[in-house]
Amino acid sequence: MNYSVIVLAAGRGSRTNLDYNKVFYTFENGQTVLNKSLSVFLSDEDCKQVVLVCADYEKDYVTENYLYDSRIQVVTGGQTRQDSVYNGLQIVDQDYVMIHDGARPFVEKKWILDLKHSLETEDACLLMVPSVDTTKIVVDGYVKESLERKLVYHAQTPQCFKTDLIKECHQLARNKQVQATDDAQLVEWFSKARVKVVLSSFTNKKITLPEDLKG
Ligand SMILES: Nc1ccn([C@@H]2O[C@H](COP(=O)(O)OP(=O)(O)OP(=O)(O)O)[C@@H](O)[C@H]2O)c(=O)n1
Ligand SMILES: C[C@](O)(CO)[C@H](O)COP(=O)(O)O
Repeated sequence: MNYSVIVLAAGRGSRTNLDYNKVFYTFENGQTVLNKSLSVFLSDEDCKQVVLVCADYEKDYVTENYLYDSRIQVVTGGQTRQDSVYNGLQIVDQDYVMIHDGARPFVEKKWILDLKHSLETEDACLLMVPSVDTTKIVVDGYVKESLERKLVYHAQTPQCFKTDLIKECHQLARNKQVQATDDAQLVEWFSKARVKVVLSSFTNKKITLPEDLKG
């Protein structure tokens, strides 16, 4: 199953408290977070296009350091994650697209295979992991209600879609000026397509806080 991947690197990484974008943080083996996030896709011959979305002020740096595979194309991101995905989608040239946080470097090949397998029968799928904690809705500092734990899952990336479907959902979100915190949510809001869950693990964490960089 051929696909394009959009790898998002246009955030600021402010919550990691580094004085630079966390996707350029270098692990002990010399690879950056972004190198590692890209590598699983670059090692897959079904991945025909890599749309690397970066901030305008980092575009020269990214062009100099990350165009090490002919499939990689650089696109300027936007104000929000959703804007960055929208910009990336404009040049996607395959019928299926995976959308991945550049800040999620621990994604594994086995999950990419599972996602591709799902796309053979589904229009949308994403990696998720069941909650191990009890989660509650909190309003103004007080618990409103508890959620039934076995129904609660954590959304990760990659999130994968038929390209036409996710482009249409992103366009509708832009027209209506609404923001979601992931791409699958836009399919929930603007389409009747079902979003298939592909199980992963908490090891596929997003680098968000300083402690996430400790290994
Ligand atoms: N305008 C934005 C905002 C985020 N992202 C990307 O979306 C992913 C997930 O976002 P998040 O973890 O929130 O990254 P940052 O926005 O960089 O972090 P922070 O909110 O701490 O500043 C990251 O790979 C980030 O680079 C992006 O491409 N464009
Ligand atoms: C898309 C995502 O990684 C799924 O967990 C997450 O929602 C991104 O959120 P952030 O606020 O941009 O970190």
